[in-house]
Amino acid sequence: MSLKLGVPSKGRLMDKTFDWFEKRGIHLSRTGSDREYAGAVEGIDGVSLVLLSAGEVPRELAAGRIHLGVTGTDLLQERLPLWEQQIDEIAPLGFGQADLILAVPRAWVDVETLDDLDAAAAAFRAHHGHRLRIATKYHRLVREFLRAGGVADYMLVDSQGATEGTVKNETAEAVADITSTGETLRANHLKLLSDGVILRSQATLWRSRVASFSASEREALERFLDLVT
Ligand SMILES: Nc1ncnc2c1ncn2[C@@H]1O[C@H](COP(=O)(O)OP(=O)(O)OP(=O)(O)O)[C@@H](O)[C@H]1O
Ligand SMILES: O=P(O)(O)OC[C@H]1O[C@H](OP(=O)(O)OP(=O)(O)O)[C@H](O)[C@@H]1O
Repeated sequence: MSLKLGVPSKGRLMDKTFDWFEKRGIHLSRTGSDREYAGAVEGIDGVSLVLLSAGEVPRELAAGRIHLGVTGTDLLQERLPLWEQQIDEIAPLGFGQADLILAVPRAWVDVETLDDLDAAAAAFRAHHGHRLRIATKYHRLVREFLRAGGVADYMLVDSQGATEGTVKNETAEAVADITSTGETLRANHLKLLSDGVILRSQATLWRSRVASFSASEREALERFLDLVT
């Protein structure tokens, strides 16, 4: 069997991951038709490519179905509560940098910090009869962050995309999402709280601590680590 390397199957994360490995002598490519999720590895023996969603890489690493994988720190920490027990970080890749942040409407001039948000949330509940809604797909990380920050009077609403639009659509009062340039926040009249950075993320190469390695896979891993670290 070969060492299995899981890489995002599309978009900027796939392209930049392919470039990163190319610079280290490992040529990754998609094979077959545009729509077929098949891949090839050249420049190193005994390694095979598994193309999958960035969001599924953590689960596959934790299940030991792939030995190595590339995905963002945000997705890994959100999906795997005790990730350090299951996964080792091999190398940050220097792209896919984005911050998971908490943002509120720019018009909320009295809300600049988590303490302000806590006060606003209590007032919001008293006034509206339901808790302030925060839209996000990062439920676990946001809950942990708000617990540590002493904010209690809120509820999370799930948003799997276009999260910044939920405030305008009146399905949430605040959002917790990834930002890179800040353009999307600005365009949607939202502002970051001054102490509202939940996590700084970037694309990272990870190794499963759970996967079993045959003798030939272990040799392939050594060759792989020589090239990439
Ligand atoms: N604007 C951005 N700039 C840089 N990195 C970003 C940006 N938006 C998202 N990312 C990062 O890209 C990675 C993939 O995010 P994305 O939301 O596309 O994943 P996904 O939706 O789970 O993947 P898929 O669409 O394949 O299911 C995450 O680690 C995220 O932090
Ligand atoms: O700060 P910016 O540079 O504007 O980038 C932030 C946006 O990028 C990501 O969205 P993506 O384009 O991946 O779409 P999605 O929200 O539908 O996942 C993220 O969810 C933000 O919406």
